[in-house]
Amino acid sequence: MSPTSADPPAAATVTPSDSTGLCEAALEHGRIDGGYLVFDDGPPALGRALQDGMFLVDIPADVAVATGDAFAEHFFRGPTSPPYGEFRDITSDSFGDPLLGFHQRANKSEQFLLERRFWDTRFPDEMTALGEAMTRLSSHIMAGVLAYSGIPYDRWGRATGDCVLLGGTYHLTFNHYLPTHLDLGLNPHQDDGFLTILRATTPGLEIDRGEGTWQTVTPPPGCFVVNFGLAMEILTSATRTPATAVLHRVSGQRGDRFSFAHFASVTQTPGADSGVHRYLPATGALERVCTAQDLLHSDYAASDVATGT
Ligand SMILES: O=C(O)CCC(=O)C(=O)O
Ligand SMILES: [Fe+2]
Repeated sequence: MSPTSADPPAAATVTPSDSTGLCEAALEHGRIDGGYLVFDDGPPALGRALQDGMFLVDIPADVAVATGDAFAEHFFRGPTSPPYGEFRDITSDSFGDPLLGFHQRANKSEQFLLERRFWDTRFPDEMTALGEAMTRLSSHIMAGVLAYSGIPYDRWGRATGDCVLLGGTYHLTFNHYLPTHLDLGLNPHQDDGFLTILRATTPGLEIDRGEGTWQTVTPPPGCFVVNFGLAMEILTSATRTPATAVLHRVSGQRGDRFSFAHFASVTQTPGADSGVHRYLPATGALERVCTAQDLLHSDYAASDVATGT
């Protein structure tokens, strides 16, 4: 999970705040067919997607995306706005985790974040179903990446803290960006997990294409944006097709903007962090690099939810 804005890493060059005039990123476009991640342009398109750190994927029929859109447009409105407005009053206090629940970020955005272990009890059924369908989608995408990266099937569980096997840690996050005079709605950051599946129908998402060049990402309505996080970058870093944990941000908004995302990470329930590993193709070994918590609190992915900055 990497729900929030981090301070820009020192090495990153940020273009002027007014992002009009940026080019639209040309991204690969895949879909799930019979449980497999496929690309019209053939398997090398996945190699390019890994390098880009981001690609588009068709929204599968079992993902009720309209339910997520409705939640994203209502969770912040308060209890007088059923059926989802009451989620504004559900804060981190009731979870024992400062990141979860409703948060406001310095008058520029509002967020609701919920980990999978609470979906059953806190979400209405249709929202739990949405989360589970997105978890299955994340598993299909991750399986495609692991196979393409040459990681043997018998290593998949350990390599991903069971994430590819539906046994990782998953979060759903919902964002409401307010109209603001501020430069950025969400500061440049890398997500910390393996991959993020993002629904964003309003323009505003931008990615770093290297050397200080930012490009806009405006997915067609039938597509999710998938981006790779630090755990995937580390896992694949010694393979022939390393993934990029792409730096991304959201521009300052003139009107309301809504988005939602599903984060897939290694198991990191309290007291059980299965660790982040690097696959070493020469020996077939998995080298333990750090914990998932280390990534969450790294300079690049650090969350500012708790401080509201
Ligand atoms: O709202 C968006 O388009 C991006 C959100 C994001 O990057 C995140 O929640 O990590
Ligand atoms: Fe992100």
